[in-house]
Order: sequence, then structure tokens, then C-alpha cells
Amino acid sequence: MNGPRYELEDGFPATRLFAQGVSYTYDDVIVLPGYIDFPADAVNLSTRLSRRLPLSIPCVASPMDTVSEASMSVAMASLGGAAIVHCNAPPEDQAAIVRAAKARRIPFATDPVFFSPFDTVPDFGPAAYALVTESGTCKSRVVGVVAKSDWEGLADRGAAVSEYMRPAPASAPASYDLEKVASFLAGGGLEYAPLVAEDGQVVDLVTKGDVERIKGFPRLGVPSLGPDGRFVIGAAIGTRETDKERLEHLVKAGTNVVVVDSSQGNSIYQIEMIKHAKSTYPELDVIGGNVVTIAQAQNLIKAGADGLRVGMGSGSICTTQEVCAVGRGQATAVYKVASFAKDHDVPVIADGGISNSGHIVKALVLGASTVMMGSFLAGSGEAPGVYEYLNGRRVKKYRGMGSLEAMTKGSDARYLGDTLKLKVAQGVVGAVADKGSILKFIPYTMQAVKQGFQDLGASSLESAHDLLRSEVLRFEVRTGAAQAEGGVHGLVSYEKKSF
Ligand SMILES: NC(=O)C1=CN([C@@H]2O[C@H](COP(=O)(O)OP(=O)(O)OC[C@H]3O[C@@H](n4cnc5c(N)ncnc54)[C@H](O)[C@@H]3O)[C@@H](O)[C@H]2O)C=CC1
Ligand SMILES: O=c1[nH]c(=O)c2[nH+]cn([C@@H]3O[C@H](COP(=O)(O)O)[C@@H](O)[C@H]3O)c2[nH]1
Ligand SMILES: [K+]
Repeated sequence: MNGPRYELEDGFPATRLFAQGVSYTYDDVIVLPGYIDFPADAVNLSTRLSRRLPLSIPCVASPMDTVSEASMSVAMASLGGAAIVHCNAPPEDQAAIVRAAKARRIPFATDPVFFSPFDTVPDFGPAAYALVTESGTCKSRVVGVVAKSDWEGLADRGAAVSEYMRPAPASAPASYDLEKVASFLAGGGLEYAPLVAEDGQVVDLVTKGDVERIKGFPRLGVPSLGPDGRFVIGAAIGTRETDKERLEHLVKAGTNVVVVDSSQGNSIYQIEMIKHAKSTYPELDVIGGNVVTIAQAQNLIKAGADGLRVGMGSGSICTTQEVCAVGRGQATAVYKVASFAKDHDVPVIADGGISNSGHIVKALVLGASTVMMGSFLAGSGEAPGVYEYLNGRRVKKYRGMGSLEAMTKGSDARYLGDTLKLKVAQGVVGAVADKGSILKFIPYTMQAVKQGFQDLGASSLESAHDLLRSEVLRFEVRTGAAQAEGGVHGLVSYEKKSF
């Protein structure tokens, strides 16, 4: 909508805002409203993760060991986003996570427990049921199910499983989506059913309760499916020689996209890794990063990157800017890199620093195609780890991949290897509050993002980017007082409940 001339001169276009030598964060800037001529529900958030990978929502889970494993991957893909499985594990284990996620079409993964009929059960664990197979592993035929309640009622808990297991239930194909699993259970009047893959491997045990819980969440959108008809699953790799072998494992497991995971991606190591990956697996999309400048982006795009991950030091657990004095304010970084990358048709992932839906809107309107999140997702049920109590609050652990603890767990080679003998952390270990399932809070967050887009007058990511480049979209810097005013203020007490 073209308004009168004085309106166009209100606020700053992004070109001018970001040409002042100031590093701006999301909170530093505000977007001026535009003209609304469509309902919020009409906003289309579909996008691309990388050159050849479409998503229906712009959300990506970060490759961190307290964020992205099988549960996060299937839930994100079910919502239309994607997760990148972390590489802080041996290559075989990382590939097994990718396989587990790709083996199913339901939005959750429960990692079932298996027994053989001859086993005894010393401790049942938290699950309500365990599967009994001929060999006691997922690789053989299901012969029964043991219910925790039956086990708890045993006079002799030393009895063999075969003595009290329930008969083998009917199995459903692992390729069934939630709707099909629901009809399968309802049709057979079943409480639970094992999901079995084409190769006979037992993938999961789905219960009526699981299905009902998920049906209580907002309706799932268009899932992210690859050319193989399975969920789109991404995985991270490093830049060591050994990562070439990791890459091979991941490709064999069906990984749709890899992210070369470095804090400073503009290195000879990464450029060589991107070239290697692109020449060995031309069908695989390779995302490079992290970068925050045009010069960095230029090198990675030249090396063949199909996507760029942007952000250095902006993450909630990051101490890189403090430790190394290097990085950039995230709003500036996203705008600068995206302005360059768009001319090469390379989508940008705004990585780190997302703590609310407003940050997502800002990242996207500044040119990003997706946002990558760590802390925003780490308190969900889909994140790895168990909930604990901290000062009466239910929390989950969340840690930086450059924290001493994460480095000691697995990524030693990258830190302690050849040249770097002394370990210096660039991240912290912390905890985040329980947020429930991403299957609930991500749809609400996307609705909030749609409302932000509506206020701007952008009915899609493409239209937001057009408004940005044509300088119709106007910004201003928020003073400290403006930021305080923009938050809740002047109240004695309040409760913040968003949905
Ligand atoms: N986005 C951010 O701001 C940051 C992210 N992180 C995260 O922490 C983790 C570790 O990141 P980095 O420390 O950047 O890991 P990295 O593996 O890229 O680099 C670690 C060190 O190893 C060196 N190196 C890498 N490949 C090499 C090779 N082939 N030969 C010799 N030396 C080589 C690097 O130059 C660097 O000194 C990642 O998960 C990353 O995403 C860490 C810090 C900041
Ligand atoms: O300086 C850092 N030290 C670390 O130990 C570390 N671990 C992760 N990351 C980066 O932070 C992003 C997640 O950030 P959020 O929690 O803000 O979403 C992630 O996606 C990463 O880009 C780190 N940065
Ligand atoms: K930080």
C-alpha cells in the first residue's frame, strides 16, 4: 500500500538503520506497523531451510545435546519445521538417532524398553509398558507386552517375564501417521500397538493415551517430508578429518541436510568440508556457518553452501563475545548476511537469541528464512533429559556446546585435539523452565508471528522480504526507556500467560 510521501519518510529503512556502525540486537530495534488488508490466519509462513528444502514453518531446533535428538526431530518435522541432530556423540549413535526419527511418521518417539521372555525385571523405569521380543531387542518379533502395573503386583519380582507378560498385540506399520495409528487403535479396540518397520524392526510402542494427548494439541500443519516420503531430518558435523566418516554414516541413515557446526565458519577447515560434502554427495544440502559478516558469507557460498547459519555470541548460553571479543549484534548480523545471501538464492538461518515470538518476527523481516532455537525449545518434553526441581520450579538442563561440561562429554577432539591443548569454555551450563510440549507452544508461537506479520502488512515471508528491500518497511532504534515502555511496567504484580 503506497501512502502519502510523508508516511514513507517516517522511520528508517533497514539500509540506513544498519549503516551506522552500531551492532543492534533484536531488542534494540522496533518495526513500524504497515497496512492490514488480510486476516492473520491468511499469513503464509512457509519457507526454505536451505536451497532445496522447503518447510511449512520457519522453525529449526539447534544441534545441541540438550535440544535435538529423535523426539525433537519428529515433533519438529510433524509441525513443518526441522531439527538438526547434534554431533556430540559417536557417529554411529548420531546416525542411530537419525534412523530412529526417520523410521516413524508420528510426532513423538518414546524409546521403548525391550525384554526377552526369559528376562527378569529388577527395576521397571518410568514407562507404563515394555515390549517383549524373542531376543529382547528391537530387532526381533514381538511376543508380548509387560505392563508396569502387572509387574508392580507380582508377589515374586524375580519371575521370568514370560510368566506374567500379556499376549503379543497387533502391530501397526511404522509408516502410519497419527491419524492412521488412531484409527488402527480405535478399530481394534486396542490400548496399545507396537510400530513395526518394513525390515521387521520394532520402532515404538504407541498407546491410546499418547494419541489422546496429542489430539488435545492444536492441529498439526503440513509436515516436513523429504523426497523419500519420510520426515526431513538434519544433522550436524564438525570440520575434522574424522567428520568425513561421520558424514557417510549420516547420509546412509537418510539425513536430508547437514549443518557444518562451528562458531566461526569462515575457516579453511569448513570450506574444505563443504567442498568435500558437495562433491561426494551432490544431492545433499549443506548448511555452512556460523557467520555474521558478508565476507564470511561470501566464502562459504563460494565453497558451495546451500544455506547459512547466522549468529556469533548471540545465544542464551554463549560467552563467545565475552571470551573472544568477536561476534555481532544479532539483528545487524542477520540483516547484513541475508542482504548478501539473497542475491545467491541462499536461505539464512537466524541462530541464537530467540526468546519470544517478537524476536522471530524481527529475524524473519530482517531477511532470515528460518530461526534456529536452543533455549526456546530446551524446556520442552521433546528435549533430551529429565525434568528436575530447582527452587520449587520444574526445569530441564540446557548447556552450551562450548561449555566445559559438553566439551568433556564428547567434543574433546575438537577442543583438545592437535593444536588447542588448553580448554577454555565459550558457553555455560544452566537450566530452563518446563514449557510442556512443542506440539502445543510452537503452534501458538506461530500464530503470534502471523499476527506480527499482519501488523506489518506482510502476508508471507516473501512479501516481508520484498517490503524490507523496497524500503517500505521502516524501523527505529529503541532507547532504553522505549524498551522499558515496550515491556510490562508500573504494575505491583502480574501474571504473564500468553495462551
Ligand atoms: N554460534 C556461536 O556463537 C557459538 C557456537 N558454539 C558452538 O559450540 C560448538 C563448538 O564450536 P567451535 O568451538 O567453533 O568448534 P570447531 O570445531 O569449529 O572449532 C574448535 C577449534 O578447532 C579448530 N579446528 C576445527 N577444525 C579443524 C581441523 N580440521 N584441523 C585443525 N583445527 C581445526 C578450530 O579452528 C577451533 O580452534 C558448536 O556446536 C558451536 O555451534 C560455540 C561458540 C560460539
Ligand atoms: O558461544 C556459544 N557457546 C556455546 O557453548 C554454544 N552452544 C551453542 N551455541 C549457540 O547458541 C545457539 C542457541 O542459542 P539460544 O539458546 O539463544 O537459542 C546455538 O544454536 C549455537 O549457535 C553456543 N554459543
Ligand atoms: K550471549
